[in-house]
Amino acid sequence: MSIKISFQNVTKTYFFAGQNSFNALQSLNLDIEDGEFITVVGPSGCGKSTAMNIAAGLTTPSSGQVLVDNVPVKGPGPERGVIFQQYALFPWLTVRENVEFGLKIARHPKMERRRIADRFIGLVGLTDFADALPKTLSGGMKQRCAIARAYAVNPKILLMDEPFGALDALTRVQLQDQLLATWEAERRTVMFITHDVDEAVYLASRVVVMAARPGRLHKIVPVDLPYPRTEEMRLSPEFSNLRNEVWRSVYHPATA
Ligand SMILES: Nc1ncnc2c1ncn2[C@@H]1O[C@H](COP(=O)(O)OP(=O)(O)OP(=O)(O)O)[C@@H](O)[C@H]1O
Repeated sequence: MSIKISFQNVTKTYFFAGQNSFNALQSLNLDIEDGEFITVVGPSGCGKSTAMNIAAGLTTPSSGQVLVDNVPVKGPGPERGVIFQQYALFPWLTVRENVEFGLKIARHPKMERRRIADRFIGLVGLTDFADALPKTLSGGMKQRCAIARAYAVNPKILLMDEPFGALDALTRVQLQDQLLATWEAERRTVMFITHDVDEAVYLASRVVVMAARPGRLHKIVPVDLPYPRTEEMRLSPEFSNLRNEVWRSVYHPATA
């Protein structure tokens, strides 16, 4: 397996008035393999979003670098799709037009745009709503649309910052399964931030646990459950052990 994303000694320090400074992220070293699904958990303020924003090219590190395919990240790029908690859809465009948007910018011919968009709209279960405007959709449906739009432009990497954070528990579970089904079909590399320990274990092949003050890598927990993940697995003793291990690492880092 080749390394897709490599955090190399990445530090982010914020400076404030006077001479105060704050280490949001300290010396993060992390390699993410091509096609891997990793989740990132940790207490509020431990630098999860900072790390992801640096990989997305939205924030510059104070020192160190992130490599994508061995090339240093200098800014955002089409090979990295970013999905935030707030689904940033264009309100005046339909679901299909939203999903087609990036393809239009990339000058894909009309028929091809439609074919690609309809495929991903189908994968996220929105076929019946392809002509609907975002304001007529529920939060979960909007987020499905945002995922379809991110996938449609074929980014090799998906950076997802608490994408299901605003959703109710049932929708969340459904979207986790849909995301995994799409990931298994496409095998993009995924870095997924969450506060939900169950979600972190259910989705990932490795859970990256971070600690705060300063923000840093605390522990990596491998998840040796096979894919596809199933509802039954959530109830298994193996899942429960992993969840407990991640939970202890997040909330009692001194002892786990
Ligand atoms: N632009 C900024 N200026 C100053 N401090 C910042 C800035 N952005 C983030 N920080 C600080 O850096 C630290 C890490 O923030 P970050 O958003 O990466 O944490 P997080 O782990 O994603 O938190 P949460 O889980 O609450 O979203 C926080 O203490 C935050 O206050």
